Amino acid sequence: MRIHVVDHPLVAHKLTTLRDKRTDSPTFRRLADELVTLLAYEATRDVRTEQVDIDTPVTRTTGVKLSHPRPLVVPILRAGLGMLDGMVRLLPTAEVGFLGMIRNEETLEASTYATRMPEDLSGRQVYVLDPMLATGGTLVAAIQELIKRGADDVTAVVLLAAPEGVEVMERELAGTPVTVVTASVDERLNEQGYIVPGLGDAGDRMYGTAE
Ligand SMILES: O=P(O)(O)OC[C@H]1O[C@H](OP(=O)(O)OP(=O)(O)O)[C@H](O)[C@@H]1O
Ligand SMILES: O=c1cc[nH]c(=O)[nH]1
Ligand SMILES: [Mg+2]
Repeated sequence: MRIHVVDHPLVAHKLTTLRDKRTDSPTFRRLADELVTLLAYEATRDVRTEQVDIDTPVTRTTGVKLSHPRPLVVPILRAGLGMLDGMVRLLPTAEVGFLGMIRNEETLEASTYATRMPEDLSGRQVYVLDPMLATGGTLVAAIQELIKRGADDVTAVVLLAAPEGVEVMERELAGTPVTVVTASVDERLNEQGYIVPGLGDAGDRMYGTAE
């Protein structure tokens, strides 16, 4: 597994406002969307392309287009849904699959409540979207499912990661073709499994469900 922390002043700036507890849900959604677009630029650096010949108004030339089979983008519901638009804006021809997963607040174990993806992902590049990589339970289970279905290149785009979760992914996904692209690897996890300093509960902040 490879990890890539995107080091860019615009990313750091948007992330700081996202972390701020005074940021309201509409602003949180907008910033998450903008941040994904910046991370997606890095995450798609190795997206597969094929050569095409085209005619410009001046002459015939050679360029590239995204190759087939098309990349698959998989947001992990609920919070990952807030990252989908930003990603498909850069990859408009991508196919979209869905994984609904929830982490038990006490045991911190992830479970899957919805799956809508192609059965066969052989030869597909897959981009998984989830804002938070905390204990790693959710992403490890999601990526294992993608690899079981034949995905041969998986990139997870996350806004924030905890070092503990990165370690779990490195251990559980050793030897698999997985890359994690994130805006930050934070300090640690707290006793409740929240990322510190983090940004709180991403789903609640995105959808206004915090009290
Ligand atoms: O790395 P982990 O310890 O598994 O935690 C990360 C997961 O927790 C959050 O989801 P949550 O269960 O709150 O669901 P939600 O997106 O519906 O709010 C977050 O969006 C990740 O999916
Ligand atoms: O800090 C955290 C950890 C898991 N899920 C979140 O939404 N936030
Ligand atoms: Mg949540």
